[in-house]
Order: sequence, then structure tokens, then C-alpha cells
Amino acid sequence: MAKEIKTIGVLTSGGDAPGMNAAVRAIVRTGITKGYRMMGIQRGYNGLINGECYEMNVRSVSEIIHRGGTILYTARCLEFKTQAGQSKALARCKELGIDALVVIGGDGSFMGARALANQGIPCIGIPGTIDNDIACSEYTIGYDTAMNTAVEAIDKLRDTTQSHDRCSVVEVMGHHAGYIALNVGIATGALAVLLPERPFDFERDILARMRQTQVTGKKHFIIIVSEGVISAQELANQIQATTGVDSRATVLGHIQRGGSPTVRDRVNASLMGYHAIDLLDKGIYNRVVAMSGDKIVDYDVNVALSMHKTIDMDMLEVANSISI
Ligand SMILES: Nc1ncnc2c1ncn2[C@@H]1O[C@H](COP(=O)(O)OP(=O)(O)O)[C@@H](O)[C@H]1O
Ligand SMILES: O=P(O)(O)OC[C@H]1O[C@](O)(COP(=O)(O)O)[C@@H](O)[C@@H]1O
Ligand SMILES: [Mg+2]
Repeated sequence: MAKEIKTIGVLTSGGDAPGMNAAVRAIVRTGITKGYRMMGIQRGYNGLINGECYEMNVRSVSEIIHRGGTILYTARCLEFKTQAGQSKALARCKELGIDALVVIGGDGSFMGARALANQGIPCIGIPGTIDNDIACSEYTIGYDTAMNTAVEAIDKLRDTTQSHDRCSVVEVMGHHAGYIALNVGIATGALAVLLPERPFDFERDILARMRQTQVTGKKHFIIIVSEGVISAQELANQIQATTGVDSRATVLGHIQRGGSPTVRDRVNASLMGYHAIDLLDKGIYNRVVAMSGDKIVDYDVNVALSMHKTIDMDMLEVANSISI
């Protein structure tokens, strides 16, 4: 027998991602249409522990579909990782009458949702992270916007890099995940793309590729490095010292996390938000919403968290074959 749900809470957690607002909008409006009381919880699990929340109506989510960031704010909450923190959150749900929760965030946030689900609060996870590193889903909200933001910035860097016959080393985000780097590398025609999934070899990945292309007359170089592989500045210094090519480092950083979401992020966020409420409404609990092909699907949270996904190394081969 499905538990009776009257009030649904929604929160955003972990790194913000463009399109989170579109998801919140879809969740709140679908929930209200289906007759639920909707509560916005601020600052992720911190807000759940502290009771920072407010009832939302259809107008609470007006004028946000095009805005980056999250109107609910977000946070990383260490306390919630502890049993004591989770017990406080559970007590707060009971006090506020929150019967179920929709969590928009990454893999860490879903582990938090599972902890609450295990204590009787039905939870639905929605993948919201620019990194696209949610194993069960081919796509995460914010990923498309972040890549487009990075491409726009790197196109600008290309102009100045070419004008000075320089090498630009550009660091993009992607905590342990090279999806942004690989796609952005192909989209910007980068000479080399360094991914966390592949051990870095300075001679093979940089020097050999520069020499090969210099023979054909190329004098400027763009190198994309995913955060954590090597510091962009350190790599630029090494390239300049070894090849004599004037080199500069650019860390795109949190620029990639902001800005108005793309069509793809707005549409997927809206579909996923609707799907999350539809699941709860059907009495289907403790699922993670995901994309498979262009379809919205869902997985049991335990299954979702045990899945693995691998980056398509054939795409690196394509990048390396074309950027010569
Ligand atoms: N193992 C865990 N158990 C319970 N809660 C967790 C766990 N891991 C992460 N969380 C909660 O989720 C929040 C966001 O996780 P984090 O990994 O920083 O981001 P993301 O969800 O984007 O991957 C953490 O600050 C914490 O409150
Ligand atoms: O917000 P912070 O603490 O600077 O975190 C930066 C990290 O957040 C991200 O932007 C997104 O990661 P999550 O989605 O897992 O939170 C990573 O690419 C990056 O490593
Ligand atoms: Mg994460």
C-alpha cells in the first residue's frame, strides 16, 4: 500500500546547475496541479535540518525558467552525512508535515535521498549537475549549458591565441569526469584533450601532437584539460619550457556553472520535474529520474547508485584524428 502523500518538499543540493530552476518550476506546478501542497526547502540538506522552507504556489516559480542558479539556493551539508544529521532532517520532515521529497542534485545528493528513503520518507532524485557524471543517466541538467558556456569562452581565447602564435591551456570543470572536456575539446577543435579517465603522458598527449601539427604549418594550439589532471598553469609552464611556444593558462572555473539554461536543459529539466511528481502520484517511490536516449526513465535509487558509466574513448580518437 502506497503511503498517503499530502505535502511534497523540493530541494536543490550540491553544485548548482543551469536548468535547476526549470526543474523546480515543473515540480511545483505539476505537484500543485495534482493536488499536493508544495514546500520549497532552501540550501539543500542544510535547510532541511534547520527548517528553512516555505510553501510554494504556482506564482512562486514565475520568471525563473530562463534563470541560471537555483532560487532554492544550494549547499554542501557535512552534517547530513552523519546519522545525527539525518535524524534531525527526519524529525524536521515530521514537524513540517513533509511526506515526500524531490532532490535535484548529483550522486552525493542521491545518497542523502536514499538515507531518508530508508527512514520512510519517499524520495525521488533528479540529476542536476554540470558534470554529467550520474551513472544511470546519459544526461544531467546543466551539462549542455555548461558546455556551451565553455565553448563560447574558448572561441574567444582562440582569437587571441591565434593572433599571438601562442598555446592556450584551458581548464574546464568535471570532478573526476571528462564529459565536458571531451565534448568541448571536439567542439573547439582543440589539439589535445586531457581527461581524468586516461593517464596523462606529456610526450604522447602534448609534445608529439604539437610537433606533428607544427610540420604542417600550425603555430597556435588549444589544449583542454579537465580539472584534476594537471594544473593548467603548470602544464602551460611545461609546454613553454619544453617547446619555446609562448603559453598561457586559463581556468574557466565557476563561469561554467552560471548563465541562462539552453533549450535542451530547460526542456529536459521540465520533463524530469514532471516525471518525478508523476512517480510519487502513482505511488512509485525511491527512484532516480534519468535519460536514456531521448526518453525519460527511472531507476530504483539503490540500482542507480550502483551503476557505472564510462566515457566514450572512441570520441577521443575522433578528436585526435581531426585536430591535426
Ligand atoms: N554518503 C552520503 N550520505 C548522506 N548524504 C550525503 C552523502 N554524500 C553526500 N551527501 C549529501 O549530499 C550533498 C551534496 O553532495 P555532493 O557530492 O557535494 O554533490 P552532488 O550531489 O552534486 O554530487 C552533501 O553535501 C551531503 O549533504
Ligand atoms: O562549488 P565548488 O565547491 O567549487 O565545487 C566545484 C565542483 O563542482 C562541480 O562544478 C559540480 O560538481 P557536483 O555537481 O558534483 O556538485 C564540479 O565540476 C567541480 O569540481
Ligand atoms: Mg557529484
